[in-house]
Amino acid sequence: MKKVRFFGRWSTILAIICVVYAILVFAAPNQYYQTILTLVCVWGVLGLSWNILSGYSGLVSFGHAAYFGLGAYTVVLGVVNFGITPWIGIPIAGVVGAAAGLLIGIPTFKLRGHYFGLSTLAYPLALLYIFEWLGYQEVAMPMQRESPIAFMQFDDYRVYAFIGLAFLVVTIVISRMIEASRFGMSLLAIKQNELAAEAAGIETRKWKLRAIAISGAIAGAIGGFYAVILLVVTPLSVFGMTTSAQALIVTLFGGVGTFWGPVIGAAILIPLSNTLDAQLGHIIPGIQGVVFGVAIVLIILLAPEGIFWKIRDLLQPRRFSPDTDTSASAVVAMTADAGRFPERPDTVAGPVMLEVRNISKSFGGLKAVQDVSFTVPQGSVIGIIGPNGAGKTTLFNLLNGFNSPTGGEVIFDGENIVGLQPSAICKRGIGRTFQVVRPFARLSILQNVLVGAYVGAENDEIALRHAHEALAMVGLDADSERIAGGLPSKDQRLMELARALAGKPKLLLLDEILAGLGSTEVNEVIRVVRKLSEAGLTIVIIEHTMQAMLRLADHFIVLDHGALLTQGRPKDVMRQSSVIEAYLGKRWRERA
Ligand SMILES: Nc1ncnc2c1ncn2[C@@H]1O[C@H](COP(=O)(O)OP(=O)(O)OP(=O)(O)O)[C@@H](O)[C@H]1O
Repeated sequence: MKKVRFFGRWSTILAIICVVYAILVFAAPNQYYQTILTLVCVWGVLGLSWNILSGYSGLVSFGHAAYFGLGAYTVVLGVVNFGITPWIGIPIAGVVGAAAGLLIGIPTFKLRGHYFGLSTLAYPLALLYIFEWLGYQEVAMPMQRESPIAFMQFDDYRVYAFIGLAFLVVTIVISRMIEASRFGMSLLAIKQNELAAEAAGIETRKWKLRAIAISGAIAGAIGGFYAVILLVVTPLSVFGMTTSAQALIVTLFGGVGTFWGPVIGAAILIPLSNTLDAQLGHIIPGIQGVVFGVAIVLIILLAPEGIFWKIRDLLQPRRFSPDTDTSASAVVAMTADAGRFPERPDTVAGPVMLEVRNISKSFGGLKAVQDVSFTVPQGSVIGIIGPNGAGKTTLFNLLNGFNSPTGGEVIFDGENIVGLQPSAICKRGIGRTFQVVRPFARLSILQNVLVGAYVGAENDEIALRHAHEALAMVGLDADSERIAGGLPSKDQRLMELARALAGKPKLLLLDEILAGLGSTEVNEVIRVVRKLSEAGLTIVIIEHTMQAMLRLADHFIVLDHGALLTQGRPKDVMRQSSVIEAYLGKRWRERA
């Protein structure tokens, strides 16, 4: 089994970067260039902090200046008012940044997409005015002539450069630990499809709060260090829009979603903008802003994902292995199998696993599900049928917690699960797939399935084992490294099924898993589902294709206009005139 190696090529590259940086520091002719090297680390660290929240989870923050500025003021006011050395002030600034992250995250995570990003703009702006109003327009770091080292005041500017490097290395290691763990994988899943991540058992809110706390802590600490270099802190210099923009731009330029991105971005843009400012600043005031503006335009035009990804794609183009099921022999073999499925046995009568009691859901005046009750015995395959708009998917959404019912109860394993989060319901053993597949498109098949495995695994190694087992069950193990976004429909459906299976569910909800598949592919997926059922898994399935449903389910539940029309053995149900009428209209009932 392939294990994720923590130390590898990346640590060698990091060591090389440190050596090159040290050579540059010693080669730098004066304090000015040593300070530029220090600033590369400062903005690299702030970019990394932004990347931990926004790069991995996709929740774009325009407000990282809030944590940075709070950190800077914590350190400078600590020295001025309480004589606290920055050696202690900087860790305190980290704690302040983490607390600010949580305070901002708790209300702001209620918003999604652009609304989240826009709302983050408000925080540094508000803090800027608050600090001005408090009279902290210009707070200078007092000179400590007696104990300069205790107050981080060095004559040799190379010391600052190396402290900056230490910050950068620690932040890269933290980022790498996040990337290589379930934390990073959960954030990536949230970025690509938050609802699917939640349904796969990822506690999305918990991970987002952890990310913003860590991100805020790093931004606060590096803001504190910036105050030490800057010597004078003003609201505009730390809470200003350019601070947040600089963190964002170095990351976008270097590459989002990888810890190398902010390092590359800062290493290029910071020396460039500072040197141009020194050379041309008197002729073109604000040239630094121009550099960042041009950088963003160039990156949008030439490498929208950033330099890192562009170079990586040039060095190792993303490969897609050919479809496994399109060869003529495979098609012939599958066709030969068609129609060989025996009929399901009579209704399974095991102990009740799920009991739905009088459940209802209204959207405004529309009663999408009305007073529906049924039970799901352990080991059974229950088919939910009904015409378009009958309320089938809404019923699934009520079972897995996407929607909360307007009335009724859902008893799973003796517990009423109404009101629980989808991730909590998944944790209790209900897995699901979606009518419209929700892959994590940029992740590999294995990573997609791994995201679903965390919920039922104590550690990452067990999760990896569960993911491989699930892939083997659906027959995708050989393709596990393929990227999900380019897969044909059948493989996407099977991958989603594997993702649900990897969490070791007791009950599986399959929402139109055969939709959009050709007849040979339908047979293959049916075979997989039947194998799962024979292995003892309890399944509830929504499906429009009646032929497939007859092969799969041992009990039918028929919905019409949100209400339970009838239920029973498939053959009996299919003979009922009310069912024929609901499906095909009155004309057909008369003919039947
Ligand atoms: N979030 C929502 N807001 C408002 N109305 C909704 C919402 N979700 C579903 N509905 C409505 O509820 C009714 C039932 O929809 P649902 O998707 O559950 O039906 P379905 O049986 O799964 O249909 P199909 O077979 O076409 O997928 C439909 O009239 C639909 O328009």
